[in-house]
Amino acid sequence: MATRAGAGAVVAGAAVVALLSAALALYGPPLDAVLRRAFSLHKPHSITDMENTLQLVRNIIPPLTTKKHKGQDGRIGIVGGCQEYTGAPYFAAISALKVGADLSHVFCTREAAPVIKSYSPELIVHPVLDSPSAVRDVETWLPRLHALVVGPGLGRDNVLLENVKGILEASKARDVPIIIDADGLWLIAQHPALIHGYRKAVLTPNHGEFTRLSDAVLRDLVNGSDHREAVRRLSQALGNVTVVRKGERDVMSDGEHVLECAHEGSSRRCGGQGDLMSGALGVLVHWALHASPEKTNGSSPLLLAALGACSLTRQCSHQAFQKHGRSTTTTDMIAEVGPAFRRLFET
Ligand SMILES: NC(=O)C1=CN([C@@H]2O[C@H](COP(=O)(O)OP(=O)(O)OC[C@H]3O[C@@H](n4cnc5c(N)ncnc54)[C@H](OP(=O)(O)O)[C@@H]3O)[C@@H](O)[C@H]2O)[C@@H](O)CC1
Ligand SMILES: Nc1ncnc2c1ncn2[C@@H]1O[C@H](COP(=O)(O)OP(=O)(O)OP(=O)(O)O)[C@@H](O)[C@H]1O
Ligand SMILES: [Mg+2]
Repeated sequence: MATRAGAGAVVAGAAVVALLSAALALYGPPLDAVLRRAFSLHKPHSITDMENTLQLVRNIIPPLTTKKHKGQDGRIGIVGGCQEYTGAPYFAAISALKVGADLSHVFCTREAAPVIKSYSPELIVHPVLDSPSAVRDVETWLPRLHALVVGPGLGRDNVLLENVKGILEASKARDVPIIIDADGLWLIAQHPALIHGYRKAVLTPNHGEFTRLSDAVLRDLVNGSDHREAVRRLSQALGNVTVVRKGERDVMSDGEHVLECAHEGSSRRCGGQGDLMSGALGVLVHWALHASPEKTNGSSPLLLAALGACSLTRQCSHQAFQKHGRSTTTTDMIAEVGPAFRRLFET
């Protein structure tokens, strides 16, 4: 997949998308065939491939209508937020809202709660994560949640991690989609069985987290430079949970298919960009799993959601960097979520 060259290419790309979308709808091959052709292992990619696949992502986005009630477009829960880290769960939760979720809940420790609340009146904050009744407290909300993002700003305190184990088990029992990031991945590296084979799970490791997971789960080493094969193998070893390895290129796999996202982002590597991505992914996973089969046409909804979240995060980074350069922070990227979403998916 090639990188966009600039604003001109974006406009040209949008025109290509419009034409392709009409062509795909009328005469195109099954969407899954498009996906396989564009992103099958070891094939060169083109801007057209990228645009074809983004078109699949567009298909899962629910229409904005006056016929829906509050909550239908997404009630997302974030599990994280402790004494050290309050920014990460905030970034994930506000990003979910900015992408289009209706309600965003944060389940954090007692002392983190007032801090996170003070960042934004839009978030619903539950100070329960260090309570002896944490699992029951979160479980009460699970029937009302469409996806759970576990890990941003969670920290590695053993009491919290024990509670998160219980929350993961309760979420699986209720078939709630789970995105696992940051310290949630630390927990999975210690206890891979917690997520093994759960087909509604997406793991979003950065470079270090990916290495830690691979060391914990894979018996024999994969050639370190072959990211696509490494991600596919890790997904398989975890029972085909979807794995998204973030980096210069984002590589994602369900153990069978492999997609790559090299959409133009920026050279700014400030903390929090992964948190934005995980919150966005929470919403897109919900939308993808609720899209009718004709919309996804047999393609993996979780891979489409992952590609959408990666492209969106990188587009936010690109736009924010154009305005702020070296001083770009994640807050600047969050301000770009709306315009970036429109540019990628609604033009
Ligand atoms: N504002 C907030 O509240 C934020 C809070 N956050 C929260 O912080 C918690 C810990 O998360 P974390 O990502 O800092 O993780 P951790 O596993 O300790 O890794 C640290 C070490 O790994 C390495 N390393 C990392 N990436 C690498 C790469 N691409 N390529 C190569 N190396 C890489 C790197 O090693 P070094 O450069 O030091 O050698 C680094 O020191 C978690 O809860 C998270 O959500 C963040 O979300 C940010 C915003
Ligand atoms: N070298 C890179 N070039 C371009 N984009 C990158 C690069 N590395 C990461 N990204 C993008 O930044 C986003 C966050 O990835 P990153 O590896 O920074 O996550 P993280 O370390 O978990 O972030 P956080 O600080 O939120 O924990 C991803 O969507 C990815 O596409
Ligand atoms: Mg992270």
